[in-house]
Amino acid sequence: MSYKIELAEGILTFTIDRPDIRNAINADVMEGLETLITKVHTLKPRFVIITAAGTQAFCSGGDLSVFHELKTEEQAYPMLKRMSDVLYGIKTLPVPVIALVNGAAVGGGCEIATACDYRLVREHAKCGFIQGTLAITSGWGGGTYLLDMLRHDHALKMLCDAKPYTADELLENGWATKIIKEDGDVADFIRSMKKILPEVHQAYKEIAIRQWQSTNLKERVEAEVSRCAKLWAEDAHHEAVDNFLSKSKK
Ligand SMILES: CC[C@@H](C(=O)O)C(=O)SCCNC(=O)CCNC(=O)[C@H](O)C(C)(C)COP(=O)(O)OP(=O)(O)OC[C@H]1O[C@@H](n2cnc3c(N)ncnc32)[C@H](O)[C@@H]1OP(=O)(O)O
Repeated sequence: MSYKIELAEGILTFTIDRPDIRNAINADVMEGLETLITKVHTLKPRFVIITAAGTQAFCSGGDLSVFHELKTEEQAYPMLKRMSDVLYGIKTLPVPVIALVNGAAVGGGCEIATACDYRLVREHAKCGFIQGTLAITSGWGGGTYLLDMLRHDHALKMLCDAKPYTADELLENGWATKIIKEDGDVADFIRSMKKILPEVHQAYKEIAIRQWQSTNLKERVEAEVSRCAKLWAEDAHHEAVDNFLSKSKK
């Protein structure tokens, strides 16, 4: 199994468990995240945490060793669309969702964390929308979420820099909610959130969801997915991925 789902003390935790490949997303993890969404609606936990195994990576994005088989726009689109639906499902969950960013979050990994309500970032973790280095944009909705979330110049810079940022830089540009220096910092954050009634937190989340619906967030994500699928089919993308995969074999 490439993931774990555990419920303890009202917190439903999803852990991506593929540390050897830096917790890259394959079809199994996608299915796991779909299961998580269903479980949140049935179990109604107080909080959801999304994290990953080990300390090296939160998530390195799509598993390029698998997704590199997708060559055309028509082949890439269903994978991008499925994962964008997963991230939209996570973003619009009725309870607070916390990304516990235990290590590097790049590409689609950064998109997953961006879809969450809060990002608790370990001080050594570097995170970035590095998709530009692969001649594509974000394709799971994360670019749209980032542009909604951060100050416009900060968001556009982060997308176009296409490089990992340090935890301090992420706090400064508004992406990180809090830098985690020790385990107790996570417990402190949860404790501070428990000071208000769950119903109050959920009511604020309802306000946010209504706002996203009224600004056609789903349609805007769909446009991001379609555009990325077109770029995916270009030679520049396939060459960049060949390059990444052949480097790692050396
Ligand atoms: C598909 C959707 C799209 C989106 O919409 O956003 C994407 O997500 S595009 C994918 C973007 N991801 C990448 O380009 C991968 C970038 N990876 C890295 O930059 C680094 O691996 C890391 C995450 C910063 C970690 O660095 P480090 O700790 O030094 O590990 P290695 O680089 O040595 O990796 C170990 C091992 O894992 C393999 N690996 C890493 N990421 C992926 C990946 N996304 N897909 C497939 N394989 C990956 C890497 O090749 C190494 O393999 P071996 O050499 O065989 O051990």
